[in-house]
Amino acid sequence: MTTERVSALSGGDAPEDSALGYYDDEDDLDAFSDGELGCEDGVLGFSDSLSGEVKPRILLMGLRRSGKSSIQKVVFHKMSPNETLFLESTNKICREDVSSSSFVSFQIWDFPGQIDFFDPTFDYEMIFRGTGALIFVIDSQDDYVEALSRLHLTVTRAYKVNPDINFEVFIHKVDGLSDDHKIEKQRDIQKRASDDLADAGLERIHLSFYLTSIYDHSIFEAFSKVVQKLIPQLPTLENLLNIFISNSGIEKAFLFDVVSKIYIATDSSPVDMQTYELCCDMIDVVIDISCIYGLADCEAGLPYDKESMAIIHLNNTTVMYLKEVTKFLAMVCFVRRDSFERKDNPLVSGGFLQPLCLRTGDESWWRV
Ligand SMILES: Nc1nc2c(ncn2[C@@H]2O[C@H](COP(=O)(O)OP(=O)(O)OP(=O)(O)O)[C@@H](O)[C@H]2O)c(=O)[nH]1
Repeated sequence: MTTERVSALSGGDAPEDSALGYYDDEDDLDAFSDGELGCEDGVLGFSDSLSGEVKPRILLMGLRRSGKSSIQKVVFHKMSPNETLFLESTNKICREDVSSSSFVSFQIWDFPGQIDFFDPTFDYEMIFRGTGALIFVIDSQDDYVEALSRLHLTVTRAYKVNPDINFEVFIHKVDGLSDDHKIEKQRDIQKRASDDLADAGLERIHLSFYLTSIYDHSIFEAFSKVVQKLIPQLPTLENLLNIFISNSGIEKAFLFDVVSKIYIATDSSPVDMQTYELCCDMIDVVIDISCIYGLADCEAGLPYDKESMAIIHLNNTTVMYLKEVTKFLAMVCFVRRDSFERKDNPLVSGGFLQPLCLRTGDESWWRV
């Protein structure tokens, strides 16, 4: 893989990002410099008041040591997986705001392992009422019988309070398993969980399953899918990306949140893990190089901006193209080299100097 260019090319008259209502607060950008997300961490007691809060809530639940806090730290705090070995057990609900863009704006609540639904000070009704997704983490390297009964109890309680919750099951720590073993575990866990629901007459509750590990990109991909389900504009975004690729000779396009490397939308062609990993690597390269070379001496902590873009030629005739869309979003595309070099390709024929603009249904503009 050769990095051709990571450079500053500013764009013509395209409308400003704010048209889509993205956060304009400069402070948010400190996220890049300190490795944090500009989030506000908080520890809640079970009975803390939550009035006035509007962001969708993602709950991380599961038995002790299943990996909940590690997932949150790796995905949203850039903690290296090895460092999670030293995380202390969570003994209160930890709440964190993730507000890197208007599409990726939610709260994550990390629960202590054993929450007691019968504890009168634990107002689970209030918690589930405002929840968009409940992620239940099961340690695949451990015996999961107890985890499955906890999953059943949690899901049935939550469903009673709020049937609109998306139930997401992370079969976690699969890094220790062979491919065959992974599939076998998934099948077994899926079957037992569905049987438990069927026995309780609750077949209508849908559980989605993901094989995850913090030691590879699977945790980012799974989180991407969880987050995408909470984005009301997703069908519009997918549609726009479909139109975009069909008019530009691009094979695959992703819209990424560069801070978390969650992809918030892609066109309707299938996503394979390798493609996703390449996108994450490219974002890392762009941010790393921008940190070193992209800032003037006097500037501090803004390694990603309107001028961020990069082209990487892979050694298999594919070209990767990254371009800033908003302060926190990047378009990452895969295009064949011959299409990329065609004179009429919008990415080439003045595309850098006169950015391609897409008009969205709500009359706002995207500059690509
Ligand atoms: N092999 C492997 N270990 C993991 C993975 N994710 C987390 N771990 C390890 O699992 C252990 C427990 O992780 P935590 O994140 O503290 O688990 P938790 O669910 O938050 O635990 P509580 O706070 O006690 O509820 C740590 O030693 C992590 O390093 C993974 O994907 N693979």
